[in-house]
Amino acid sequence: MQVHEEARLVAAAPAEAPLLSVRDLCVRFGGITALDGVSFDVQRGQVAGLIGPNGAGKTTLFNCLSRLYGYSEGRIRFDGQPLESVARHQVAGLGIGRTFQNLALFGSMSVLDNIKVGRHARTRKGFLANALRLPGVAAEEEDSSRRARELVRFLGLEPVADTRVAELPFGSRKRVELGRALASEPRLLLLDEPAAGLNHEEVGALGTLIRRIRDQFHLTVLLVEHHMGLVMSVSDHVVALNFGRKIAEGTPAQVRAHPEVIQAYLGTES
Ligand SMILES: Nc1ncnc2c1ncn2[C@@H]1O[C@H](COP(=O)(O)OP(=O)(O)OP(=O)(O)O)[C@@H](O)[C@H]1O
Repeated sequence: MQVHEEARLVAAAPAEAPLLSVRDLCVRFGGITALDGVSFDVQRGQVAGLIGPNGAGKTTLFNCLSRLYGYSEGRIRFDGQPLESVARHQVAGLGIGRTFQNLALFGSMSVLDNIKVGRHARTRKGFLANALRLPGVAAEEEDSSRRARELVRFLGLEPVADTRVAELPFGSRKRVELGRALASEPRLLLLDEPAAGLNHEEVGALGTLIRRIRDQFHLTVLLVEHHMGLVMSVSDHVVALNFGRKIAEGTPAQVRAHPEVIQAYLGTES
């Protein structure tokens, strides 16, 4: 290989491999193609937004990343590791945390206990060790409580730490879910429509919070969101889907101005 060609290849190589790499992903449900050859990368430390009209395939993609859905074609690599080799119950331990479109909290449990549930991916002692109170269990439990309390404070939930989640207003419950996802110490945080159901003020605060989370916990965020104002203000990179295909990606400004994106949203609220 000629020296100048080598130099060109080195210059073209990214400084660091992407944290998440999705290639040619296809998912079919009977006759419906929910994802049709979707490829994109999420770089480390990015807030990446995934947008698209209803039925575009966003949640399906999230479900593939959480291993809730299998895929017929394509591959996903997380930090270089093929996700296909990871069982569903190992996803959180690998470093992928998520929140759900419809909150998945334990209403009768306190805020603190809900957040502590998220720690299980980081605890090493099994059910038997816990039942028998073997050495190390108490220390691990203490560590989980301390970390959960730190998150409660970080999320401004201290005044309601011991309140049952069912008694909280919707916006606070969404924060609890965020806390539970953060408790697993993810390297990639998947947020499924975090702004849904929030009022204008809460959405503004959420944008600031997402960036604070990224900076403070040094993680990468992939966000599915219909609230265009939030996605465009908080994301470094945006991927747009429509009918299961990627129609655009780039900076928020590039995606917002893309003709296919404008066409996809024509007549829908944006
Ligand atoms: N479990 C399933 N079984 C059958 N079809 C499904 C299933 N999940 C999704 N689909 C279909 O796949 C397509 C993509 O749906 P998906 O929920 O991923 O879209 P979305 O972009 O998340 O939409 P929304 O913004 O409304 O949540 C839709 O046509 C949907 O009906």
